[in-house]
Order: sequence, then C-alpha cells, then structure tokens
Amino acid sequence: KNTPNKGGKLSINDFEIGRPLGKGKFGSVYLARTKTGHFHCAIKVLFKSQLISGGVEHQLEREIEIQSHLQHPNIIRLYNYFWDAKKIYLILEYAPGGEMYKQLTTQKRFTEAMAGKYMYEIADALSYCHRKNVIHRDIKPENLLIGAQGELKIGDFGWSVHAPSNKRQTMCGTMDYLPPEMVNGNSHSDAVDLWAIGVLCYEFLVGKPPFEHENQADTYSAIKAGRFTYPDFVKKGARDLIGKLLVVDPRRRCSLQEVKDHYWVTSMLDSCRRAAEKQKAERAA
Ligand SMILES: CC(C)n1nc(-c2ccc(NC(=O)/C=C/C(=O)c3ccc(F)c(C(F)(F)F)c3)cc2)c2c(N)ncnc21
Repeated sequence: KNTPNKGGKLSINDFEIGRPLGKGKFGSVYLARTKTGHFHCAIKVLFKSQLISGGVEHQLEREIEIQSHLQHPNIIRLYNYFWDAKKIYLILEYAPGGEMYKQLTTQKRFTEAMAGKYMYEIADALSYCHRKNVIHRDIKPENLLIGAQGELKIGDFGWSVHAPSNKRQTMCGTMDYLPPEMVNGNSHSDAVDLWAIGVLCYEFLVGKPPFEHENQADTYSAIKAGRFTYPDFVKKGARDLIGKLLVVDPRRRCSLQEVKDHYWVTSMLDSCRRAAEKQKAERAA
C-alpha cells in the first residue's frame, strides 16, 4: 500500500502540505499527501523546544512507538514520525469529519441512535487499548474526531504530554471529565476511562457534562459525590448505562464489555445499521 514506508528515511520533502486543520498547544496540524501516490494524511508538527525539557527524549520515542502500534478503526492511526533539528512530525490518519465537539456544539446534542453508536465505538477502541496496556486516553469531546463514514475516532493530542486543548473556554484545563479518585488525588487505573465515557455519554445526549457548575468547588463536590440529575428527555436505557459508569467507587463501574453488550447500546447500534441499510437501498434504487 502506498502509505509512507516504515523505517525508511522519511522527511517532510516526501509530502505536499495542504491547508492547516487546526492548532494544538504543541504545534499545528496540516492536511497533507505523499508526493508519490497522493496518500492523504494529517501531519502534526510539534516543536521540540516545547516538548523536550531535559532528557525525556527517549520516553517520548518509546511512547510514540507504543502509539504507532495501535491499530483500530476507532483510533487515529499514527503511521510514522520523524524529526529534524527543531521539530517532530507525526504522520497521522486524516479524519475528514473533523472534531466531534464541533458537531456536538452545532447540533446541541446527539440523537440516542448516534450517542449509542458512538458509545459502542469508543468502548471498542478503549478495550483494544486496555488489552495493549494503554490507559488514560484523554477522553473528552475535544480529543474525538469523526472519520469518513461518520465513525468516532480517538485522536490523542500529545498523549503523554497533555496539550490542554484550548478549543473551548470551559474545556481549557476543564475538570468536567475527572473521576472522583483523581479529584481526591488517589491512584488511577483504566477505570478512569469508564468514568470518562459515562460523562461523555451524558454530554452527547444532554449537550453539557453532568457535573458542570458555575464554580469549580461545586463541580468538585458534585464529582466526589457522583451527584447529577437527568433532564426529562433522557430515556431509561441511557440512564441505566450512564448510572453504571458514573459510579464513585472505580471497582464498581461496569466494564467496557458490559458497555458494548448493554441493551440500550445494542438497540441503538441496530437502529443505526437499519437506517444505514435503508439509506443505501434508497441510493441504489
Ligand atoms: C486539528 C484537527 C482537529 N485535527 N487534529 C488531528 C489529530 C489527530 C490525532 C493526533 N494524534 C496525536 O497527536 C498523537 C500523538 C501521540 O501519539 C504521541 C504519543 C507520545 C508522545 F510523546 C507524543 C509527543 F507529542 F509528545 F511526541 C505524541 C493529532 C492530531 C486531526 C486528524 N488526524 N485529522 C483531521 N483533523 C485533525
């Protein structure tokens, strides 16, 4: 396949750079394509100066190695990387659907069918990561993208070096997605991802996160108490799933497999598939 060759001496000269797709804290992301074969990708340019503060170079390289071995339909692929004197270039799978949070902002909130499908996709991607001993993917709408078929893609922006996404005012350094064990400064396990997708499911359906309050202190105490309410339009199935994820005791949260097998998620997946079949039949007709 004409993807950038692995391990070969790749350089920025092998690519034609297109329009900027956006700016992260550690650098910008551009649409690009390989000169030979016109393979479309996204290139994230990171400034070494901002990344490497004293000998974390090998840690970065090891972590990028881990990330480049993650291959899942709901995780943005890191195809390759290289650097020159000043910059690190990440060659990434391009997500034509753009940012999930922009969709959420324009649509205000997602239908149950979309929210359920996204919950299946993110649970599938995270169980893949956990099997590979990768946790703490920074799960929030800011780090999620949409692929060519409208599928959810986890795009990690500077995975180990958290680039606080300066996308939304409230999101900058937000703690809306922090679980109680982290608010209390306890150690955390992959159960933080379970809490985060509970917050995500709520935000997909309601349009704002469950513990959002005017001031941080109220948000903290609501998170620690696991205290939140549902608007009337949130139906029983969704409440059942969210209620099994937003559990203060990390050991009592339901597993990713239980999310994928949850009756609300499977019924929403079926309705999405039926709708897609119907659309395909109409197009074919
Ligand atoms: C602007 C817009 C919204 N945008 N942004 C993307 C995009 C998607 C994924 C990424 N992924 C990463 O950054 C991954 C980083 C690492 O795995 C990593 C691991 C260890 C490290 F030390 C490091 C290091 F940074 F510290 F080196 C990194 C980045 C941008 C995107 C896209 N793919 N398609 C369309 N639009 C897109």
